[in-house]
Amino acid sequence: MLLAIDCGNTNTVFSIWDGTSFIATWRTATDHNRTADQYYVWLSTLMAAQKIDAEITDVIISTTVPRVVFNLRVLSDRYFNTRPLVVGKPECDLPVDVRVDAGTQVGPDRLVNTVAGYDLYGGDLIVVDFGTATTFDVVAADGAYIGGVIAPGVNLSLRALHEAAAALPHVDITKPNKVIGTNTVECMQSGVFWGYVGVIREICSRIKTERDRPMKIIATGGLAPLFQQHEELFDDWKDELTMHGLTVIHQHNVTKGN
Ligand SMILES: Nc1ncnc2c1ncn2[C@@H]1O[C@H](COP(=O)(O)OP(=O)(O)O)[C@@H](O)[C@H]1O
Ligand SMILES: CC(C)(COP(=O)(O)O)[C@@H](O)C(=O)NCCC(=O)O
Ligand SMILES: [K+]
Repeated sequence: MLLAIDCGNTNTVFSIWDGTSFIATWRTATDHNRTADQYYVWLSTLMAAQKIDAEITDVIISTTVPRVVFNLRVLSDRYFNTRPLVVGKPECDLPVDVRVDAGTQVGPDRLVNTVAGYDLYGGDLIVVDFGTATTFDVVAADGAYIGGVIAPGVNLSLRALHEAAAALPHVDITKPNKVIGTNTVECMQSGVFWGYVGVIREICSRIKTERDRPMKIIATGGLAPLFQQHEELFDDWKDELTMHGLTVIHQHNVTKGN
């Protein structure tokens, strides 16, 4: 079975893929100091608790935090006796082209989302991923990643307000019922929520104008449903989009004999 690891700047998600479906998914806070042994104790405890008797034969990793790769590689070598595929490394082939400025390092999560989006929806897509940062990945008609947009993440924006202004508390994002807040918390939530609705609309509309063609907007990440319930901002929303992309890239490399 395949162990797919999607490491973001905030959380690291582990999923086990049996070839047809994900039989388990676990999430831990990203910490580049965590050793291979620590990962394994955590993973094997959860597997035992849920009575998951999976023999991991393959590992694929996508990470936006380069420093975690070493320990995840050791995890794979030591405990699963397999060399992991690491998205973005030369030995990991992608089924799509990447058309960006020479020397640019695209976040592996964005490449994985591109592959997943193209596999599920075809080309001419905008993939919006609500992570630590909010990324907009533009996918061409042939599936190529051709660039995009990076905006500050929703929670990052709220945290920035709290950290920079003495009188602003830490608040969680929610959908305010009205725009005009009548207390500090409502005012902050309104600024970030409605501001973000504007960010999503404006960026997607400008991308479509720049590309001069109809495009589907696909969203992923835990906060996508919060924005979707406001009104139709996205054509579809898929929770496990990045994980799906990892299985597609893994299969592509198996087929190529990598
Ligand atoms: N369902 C959710 N509701 C509220 N906040 C969420 C939800 N899912 C994720 N978040 C928050 O969104 C931010 C980004 O999380 P995540 O998608 O794990 O980021 P990354 O992929 O960059 O690690 C974090 O602050 C996380 O706590
Ligand atoms: C933009 C990101 C920080 C998003 O990461 P995340 O929020 O998923 O942790 C990541 O994709 C990244 O570090 N990208 C490198 C620059 C680029 O993609 O152009
Ligand atoms: K992400």
